[in-house]
Amino acid sequence: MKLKFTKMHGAGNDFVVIDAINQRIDFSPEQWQRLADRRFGIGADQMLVVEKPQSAHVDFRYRIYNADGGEVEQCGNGARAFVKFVTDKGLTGKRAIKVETMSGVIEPTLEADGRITVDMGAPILEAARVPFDASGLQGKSEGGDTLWPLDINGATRWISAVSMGNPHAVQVVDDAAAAPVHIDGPVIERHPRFPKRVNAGFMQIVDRHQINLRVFERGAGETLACGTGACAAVVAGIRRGLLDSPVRVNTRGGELSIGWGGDGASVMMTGPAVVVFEGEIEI
Ligand SMILES: N[C@@H](CCC[C@H](N)C(=O)O)C(=O)O
Repeated sequence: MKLKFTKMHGAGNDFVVIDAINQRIDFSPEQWQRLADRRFGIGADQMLVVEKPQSAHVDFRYRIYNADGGEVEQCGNGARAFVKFVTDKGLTGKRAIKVETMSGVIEPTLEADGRITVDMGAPILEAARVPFDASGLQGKSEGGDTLWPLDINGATRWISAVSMGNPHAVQVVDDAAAAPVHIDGPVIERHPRFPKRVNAGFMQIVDRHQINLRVFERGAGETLACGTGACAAVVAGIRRGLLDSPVRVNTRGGELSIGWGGDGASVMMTGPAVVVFEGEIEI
């Protein structure tokens, strides 16, 4: 079949966005991998699928596939691309929409300056629900957070376990640019204490309102930005007493702004969404 798609990015985290309201989509993990392949396909960190909602009170259903072909619960940068896509394609006339994901409803809003703000919902901080297996581990308290020791390549790394619908392990590093993202990232991603694998964040505190962040993403490797990773890092930094809201998150692909009012509050993420090109591919 010939598949129509739009190539987009949010701060350099790139996506193939597919309208599955007007096209029939039923791909195997191998077909998703092929679309994501940067040599044999289009190339993307994630594929985003726009579907009709399954319940009455929302506007769309948003499905997310990592470059490795696995379907996942949430994608923050993708949520902004999703809004731009449904708006540009005339699939909605609303500026604020409700979108159902595998991990609940998120509420993105198109701002007057073209940026998009997404209410990402409240973070999940209970280890078992991240999910993170903390059994038998001795955590240490820092501010209002509990840090967990992980043995990574022979060193102990202290991480915060946070879910933004999808799982994140966030650690503080002195210098994000020099952090061993490609050496430790794959080991953290598949650490046995994270039964669903995990996205590994390396956060450098610049000041109380600014961080530099790199994320080795589950199922995609290091990306130029990770929206949920930015939310999880800011939540961890605020809980540890290192940051105050709002926080500017500098990623290798651009900048995001993250606001969080503390436990129980929604995380608000603002950033760009850009169309790169439109195309058609035989799949
Ligand atoms: N790039 C994303 C996150 C995509 C999913 C992630 N790799 C996972 O497996 O949970 C973002 O912007 O949040």
